[in-house]
Amino acid sequence: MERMLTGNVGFLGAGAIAEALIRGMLNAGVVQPEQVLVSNRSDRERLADLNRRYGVRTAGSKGYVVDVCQVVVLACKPKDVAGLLAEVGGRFRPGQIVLSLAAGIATSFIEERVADGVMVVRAMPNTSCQVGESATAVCLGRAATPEAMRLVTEMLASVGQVYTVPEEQMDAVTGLSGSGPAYVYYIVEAMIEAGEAVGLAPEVARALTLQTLKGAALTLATTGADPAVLREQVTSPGGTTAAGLQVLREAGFAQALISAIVRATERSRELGRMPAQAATEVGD
Ligand SMILES: NC(=O)C1=CN([C@@H]2O[C@H](COP(=O)(O)OP(=O)(O)OC[C@H]3O[C@@H](n4cnc5c(N)ncnc54)[C@H](O)[C@@H]3O)[C@@H](O)[C@H]2O)C=CC1
Ligand SMILES: O=C(O)[C@@H]1CCC=N1
Repeated sequence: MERMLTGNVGFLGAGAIAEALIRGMLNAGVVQPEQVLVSNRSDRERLADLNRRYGVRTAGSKGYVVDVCQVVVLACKPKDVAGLLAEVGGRFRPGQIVLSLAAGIATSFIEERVADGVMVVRAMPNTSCQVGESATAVCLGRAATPEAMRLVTEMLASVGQVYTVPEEQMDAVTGLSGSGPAYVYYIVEAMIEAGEAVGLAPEVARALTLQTLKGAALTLATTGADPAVLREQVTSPGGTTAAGLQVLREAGFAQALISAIVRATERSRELGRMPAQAATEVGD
């Protein structure tokens, strides 16, 4: 199919998720380095570093990024979106696409700060963009056309799987899959620590944990089997797994994970309800 993303893609915000997305899109070949323009609040060294490592262009002026890009990605923290749009929102033109990654920030919040006809698309990827395996959800703002959706999907599908959801579900997506890699890494950290505690060398504990994670994820994906069924296959009656799982049940592990995702979802809602107040709560 003919490529739709022929113009420049600009980033307002050059942090973790901007880098993951840039890296993934470049690896996939959906954009060329010279099509990517990156800006941030003030950290010039960070921009120089991205230029060195990926060959992308950098800009000191955010207004310039808005002026020359077909798609502008909002990749700053939710609390910074209002200030950023107060600065450059007036420079967006009808037909341009704003792709917002900011947790909790509604498309209407952005639409109120740019000209009518600017097409806002909200997405929640995760950092697995960098290896082409993001779980990404998107929803469209009111001016966004099917054409805009196709273009954004071309970008996001190059870095993982894309699912369209109603906007009211974006906070839940954020709590589950936006934050999700962190929960998995947290479990991996604990498994490696445990491996060492039971006598393995650190590098062996790490290698076995990673391969276990990869094998389990691939088994889930390729068999399509219910995770509970796969868990039962591991659990020999009276065996080691049953003993381990019993400890997890007694510790309330599943409930803790559920509570974490519920709380992260709520936090996404909070960030969207009060971007200004969130600034004083979170700090920088
Ligand atoms: N890190 C993640 O896994 C994910 C993050 N997100 C969202 O992406 C956004 C960025 O998150 P991270 O990359 O983790 O944050 P980060 O703290 O690593 O990066 C934030 C970037 O925004 C820049 N920035 C702040 N104010 C600015 C302004 N006024 N103008 C231009 N740039 C400005 C900072 O200089 C920095 O480069 C957040 O809204 C977050 O909700 C979405 C999905 C996943
Ligand atoms: O922690 C955060 O707020 C962002 C949104 C999803 C992942 N990271």
